[in-house]
Amino acid sequence: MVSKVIQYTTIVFISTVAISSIAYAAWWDSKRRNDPAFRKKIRKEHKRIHKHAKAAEERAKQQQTEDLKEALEMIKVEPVPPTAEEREQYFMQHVGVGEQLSVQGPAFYVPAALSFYRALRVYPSPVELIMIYQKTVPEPIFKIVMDLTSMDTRERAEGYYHYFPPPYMNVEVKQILQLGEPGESEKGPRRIVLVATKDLQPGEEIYKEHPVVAQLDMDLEGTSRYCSHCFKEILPFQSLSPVHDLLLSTYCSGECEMLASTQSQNLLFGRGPRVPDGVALDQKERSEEAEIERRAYQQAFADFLKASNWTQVLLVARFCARQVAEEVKKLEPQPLSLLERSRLPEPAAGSPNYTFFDHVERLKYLDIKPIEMVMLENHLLKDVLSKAVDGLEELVSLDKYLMMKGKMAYNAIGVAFAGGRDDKPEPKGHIETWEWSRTPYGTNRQIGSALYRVSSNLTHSCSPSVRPTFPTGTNELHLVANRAISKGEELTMAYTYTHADGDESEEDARRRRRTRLARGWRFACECETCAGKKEGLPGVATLPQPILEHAI
Ligand SMILES: C[S@@+](CC[C@H](N)C(=O)[O-])C[C@H]1O[C@@H](n2cnc3c(N)ncnc32)[C@H](O)[C@@H]1O
Repeated sequence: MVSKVIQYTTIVFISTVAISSIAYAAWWDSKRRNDPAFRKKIRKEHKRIHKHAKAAEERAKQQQTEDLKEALEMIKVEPVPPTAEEREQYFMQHVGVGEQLSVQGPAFYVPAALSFYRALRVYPSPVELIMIYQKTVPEPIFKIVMDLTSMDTRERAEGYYHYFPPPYMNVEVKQILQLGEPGESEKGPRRIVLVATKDLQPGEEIYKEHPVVAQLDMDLEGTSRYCSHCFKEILPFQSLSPVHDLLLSTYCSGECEMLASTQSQNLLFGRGPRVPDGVALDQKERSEEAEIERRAYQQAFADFLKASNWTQVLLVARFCARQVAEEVKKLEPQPLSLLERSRLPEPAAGSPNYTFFDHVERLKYLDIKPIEMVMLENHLLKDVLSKAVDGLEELVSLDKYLMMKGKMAYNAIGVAFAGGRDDKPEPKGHIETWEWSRTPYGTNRQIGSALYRVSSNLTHSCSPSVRPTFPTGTNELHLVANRAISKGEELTMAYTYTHADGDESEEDARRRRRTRLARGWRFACECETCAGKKEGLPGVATLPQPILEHAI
């Protein structure tokens, strides 16, 4: 009986609901078709719901980003195990935890991704591991790992100028609008400049810095006159010449010899172990024939350098080798104290640990054409690197090589003591293949050239406010104020010899230095002295060299 009543009431209820639903649907459909105001209201309502849903989604996304940022900060301060063995254990442990969490459902995706990210931090080839993750880790978790990676990369890139140059150097990097460019606007091309962070007196030393890489001019390399590492003048009978060095480099002290060897010389021209003993490298043992082959390629490279007298290819080679030394250091069971000291001081306490490449990444570069000679030097360098460690030639694939060489050509500064030397041989070959470095004394008076992290940002002026000096008789650069400089003022150096020589008129000197600037660095000078005198030279930086010569 009870069930019959229920049945009956249920039927009545269902029919009532069904009838009213049908009636409502019919009314709604007719309104929708015939009443434009009603249609508008529905559309508005739809939009409102959509907007709310989107805002909720955005909020959830933002919250996740905030949470990830916080987690990333925490992970970054977690110590990385010091030895290779401990790092391997740490890696295995976190991959294991990540795998376990990833099968527990969406609530565990973030902690799973954090574990995979921890493992990624200590893996020697992160790119390779990311490719493995892509194939094996569930997609939403992989996406979070990638978000963490790009967050870290972005923070390092954007935070760079926050930490660098460090405050004790009394300068900061600013970006200013480039003048004279077509379409000049707030969004136009920008020029990077160095600006004083305090008032400076004439003659005041603003900062000093060691080079990232340095190279003696080739006519001095192997002559025992200057130290191949620090450029110090060597007293007679005091030079150290390593026996197996194919470039015949010489040093002023055992320390310079050791630093040069660990930073680049051994990898490029020596016959010591390719990486220090005790560093486990996943490479097959080298046979004696392989070592003989390695020496033959080193010899070919050294012969080419001596015959060409060029140094920029060596600056690139040394830069690559320093990157290798830096990576090797991470794999060292116990970091060698000398290697430790061979690192440049880092910007400031608490800053991310910037690599050599971070410092060079932001520098502008000249467009180097892959002409025959450039292809040849690239091949010779590739051979030397690949015979040292398999796969190292990737560091100088043609694109990367052209960019790195362009950076050296644009930014290297000439090192000259007390006004420079008179005995530098005339460069050989066509003028277009000559190498230029930035120095107020002229490239023809330098003893070598070097790439500096901060000074690379100095722009040129024909009446410069600062000058690079080398008062310690080494390639340590000390920047000195030529005149009083106010806080906030842009610092400028002369990239070339600016004064009138002998019976040269002021106008001839002006044309000479503008030609030099256009040839060496491919720009038309916009400094105060030149302002208003660059008639008929718009877009000069894009013209090919012969036209450039004619135009100026
Ligand atoms: C070696 S970079 C110096 C770093 C440079 N400040 C930057 O923007 O990256 C040289 C480049 O800076 C610009 N530059 C330097 N001095 C200049 C000047 N006096 N007039 C116009 N452009 C200049 C040119 O674009 C030149 O190619």
